[in-house]
Amino acid sequence: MKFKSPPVNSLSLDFITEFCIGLEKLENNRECRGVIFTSAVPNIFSSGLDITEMCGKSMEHYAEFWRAVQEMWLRLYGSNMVTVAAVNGSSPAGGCLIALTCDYRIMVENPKFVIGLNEAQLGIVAPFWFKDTFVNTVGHRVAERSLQLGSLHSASEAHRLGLVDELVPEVKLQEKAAAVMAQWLALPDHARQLTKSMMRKAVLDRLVAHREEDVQNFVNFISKESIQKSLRMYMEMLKKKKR
Ligand SMILES: CCCCCCCCCCCC/C=C/CC(=O)SCCNC(=O)CCNC(=O)[C@H](O)C(C)(C)COP(=O)(O)OP(=O)(O)OC[C@H]1O[C@@H](n2cnc3c(N)ncnc32)[C@H](O)[C@@H]1OP(=O)(O)O
Repeated sequence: MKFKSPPVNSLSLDFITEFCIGLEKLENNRECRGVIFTSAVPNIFSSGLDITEMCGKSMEHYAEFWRAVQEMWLRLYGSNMVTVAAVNGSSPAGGCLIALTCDYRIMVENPKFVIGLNEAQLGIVAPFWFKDTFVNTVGHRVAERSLQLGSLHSASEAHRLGLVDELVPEVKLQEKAAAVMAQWLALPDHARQLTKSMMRKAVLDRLVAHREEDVQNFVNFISKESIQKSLRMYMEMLKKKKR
């Protein structure tokens, strides 16, 4: 699955809806046992949640958007397929979350590409299920420091921390992703799927059990004037950076 929503593959409501439909089709296709996620936009895997969906909109819109974000995560983290992220560009926040929900992450070894959960830098808080997914990948200590600082890690640092599993030159990315997929698909599906489910169940169940509460927390949090102000300033900063 190739993300192609220029300029930065931000995860808008439309993007997420299309993503979920695409994933469901693949999940229901018995001939499809694995998916490689990558980007068709140069230098960017995904810039994370579309900030304009969280800024200056109605409470109803925030709730609809957050339910879609939850749905994307539940489907991807709970997928029966083998999922490989071929990270060919920067991947902050929600973009990093997509990579973290996969079974394996390969990143291009470009010192300009960054990845991480940088929510704290925007004055927002990564929700518990972002945090849980991060902890399950890198362990508690690394996740705690990285989340509190809202760190965006270079590709080599991300590899050192275990946030990505492998680094490759750009030209080798697709070949490597295909080789990893072949290795994972060589096992019987049922054994791998039950093992994956066992490893992820507690974290998935936690969101399912608290889904509406999580929506309300998000809506209350994001609609606070102080948070709206932080997001507006952040968007301004992104625009100024270009001038
Ligand atoms: C007990 C308490 C409980 C509390 C519970 C609270 C629960 C609430 C939780 C709330 C959590 C919400 C979670 C959010 C997760 C996210 O994903 S937030 C998004 C974070 N993303 C970022 O920080 C990335 C920002 N973008 C960049 O850093 C850069 O754009 C880039 C590195 C990705 C690319 O750089 P470059 O190639 O130089 O492009 P730009 O010129 O910067 O951007 C082009 C264009 O795109 C716009 N843009 C970039 N990112 C986004 C985005 N994420 N959303 C919307 N728009 C984006 C950028 O403004 C430019 O627009 P213009 O061309 O200027 O119009």
